[in-house]
Amino acid sequence: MKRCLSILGSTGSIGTQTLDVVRGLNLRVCALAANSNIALLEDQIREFKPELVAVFDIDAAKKLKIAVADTSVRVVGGMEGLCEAAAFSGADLIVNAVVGMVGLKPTLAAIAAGKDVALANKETLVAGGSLVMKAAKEKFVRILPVDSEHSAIFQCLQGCPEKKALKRLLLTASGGPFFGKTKEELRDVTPQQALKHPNWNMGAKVTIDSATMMNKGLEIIEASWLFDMPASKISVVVHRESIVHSMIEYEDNSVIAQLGLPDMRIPIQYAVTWPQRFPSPVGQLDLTDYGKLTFYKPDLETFTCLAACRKAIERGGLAPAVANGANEVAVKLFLNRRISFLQIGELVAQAVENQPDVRLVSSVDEIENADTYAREYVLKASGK
Ligand SMILES: NC(=O)C1=CN([C@@H]2O[C@H](COP(=O)(O)OP(=O)(O)OC[C@H]3O[C@@H](n4cnc5c(N)ncnc54)[C@H](OP(=O)(O)O)[C@@H]3O)[C@@H](O)[C@H]2O)C=CC1
Ligand SMILES: CC(=O)[C@@H](O)[C@H](O)COP(=O)(O)O
Ligand SMILES: [Mn+2]
Repeated sequence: MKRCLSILGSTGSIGTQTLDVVRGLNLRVCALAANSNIALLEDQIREFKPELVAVFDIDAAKKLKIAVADTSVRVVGGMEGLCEAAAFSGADLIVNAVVGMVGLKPTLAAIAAGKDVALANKETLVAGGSLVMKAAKEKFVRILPVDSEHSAIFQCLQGCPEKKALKRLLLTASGGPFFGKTKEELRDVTPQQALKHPNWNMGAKVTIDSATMMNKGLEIIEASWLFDMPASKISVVVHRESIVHSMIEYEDNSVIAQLGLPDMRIPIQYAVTWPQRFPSPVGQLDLTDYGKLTFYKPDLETFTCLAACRKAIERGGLAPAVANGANEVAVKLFLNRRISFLQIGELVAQAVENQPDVRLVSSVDEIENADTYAREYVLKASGK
């Protein structure tokens, strides 16, 4: 019997590429979920015939129910519906590709149901890493990384017999569209300019995160939870071509890297089929097409989000949830042209600096409260 997937965020960049992988491997889809794009969900229902579809937006869920009344699919709505799709009994694997920390509760629901999770939704680990990793351990559930850097490290680690021989993780960063620019040059950049990623075609939020390098800050925190490494042992190296997806360094200074074309269908497929590998639709990497690969130190003075995320993980507790919540709302404000590009980093840093100091995280409510604090802080501090 072919494996059956439940795909949360099926209408997005990762979600649609996951469905491409499903087509290629001839897998089954038993549940889908999205926020409100019911036109695309309807197409997906007709093609993949899932048993359950969750739509976060309740009104959109009602409309979809009517539109697909001629099929046997069951349509559910809201966070409850999302969690039902995440815990769907017929699913062998849950792919969490929603954007934002709204993915936390569904991730915990999947784990509680004993389902392995292929995780693209990095905000889940940033905001709730301690709860997620603890729950996964207790339930013997695997969190399989989809994020390209984390998949690269996961792939490099397949041959690592001894964790204690591991010295450092090296996350590569493209540097985004504004690599080499000064703060002065970034003062008036527009969302349109920030949305032009040099190598990857992704959703708007993660693309802006790449431009501010908040993405790399979030990924340090994500890697720290996934691989149980302190942030002090996770370095960032700017690699403009996005061919080396990340590296690990051993005690003897030997470095292992994973390379490939910048196409998310490789890490998605690996998470879905691990520990097996199959042919993929992604082209072969020919290094002679590139000639040279370049590596630089990140500019921490200009891209202030990186330092803010390091500070947040050093503080621990709820600080990463605050950094994430502040960033989520700041990115929305920037995309709506209500704050400037540089304000994103300033507001994230201020929210982390001014947060109430909570060191231990024991519940989802605490994380949600920290998230709410961060969102309100940003709205107030930016006068919106
Ligand atoms: N795109 C990429 O290449 C990469 C993405 N990631 C991470 O993967 C995640 C998804 O990114 P990406 O695919 O680019 O994002 P997109 O914006 O392209 O897609 C987001 C998806 O999440 C759904 N969604 C949003 N809010 C909700 C909600 N409240 N309830 C249910 N579904 C919701 C959207 O539904 P709708 O369409 O209805 O709004 C859509 O399906 C992010 O965490 C990102 O950081 C990581 C590495 C690479
Ligand atoms: C494809 C992927 O994993 C993204 O997270 C990507 O890494 C973004 O590029 P940056 O390296 O510019 O943040
Ligand atoms: Mn990434």
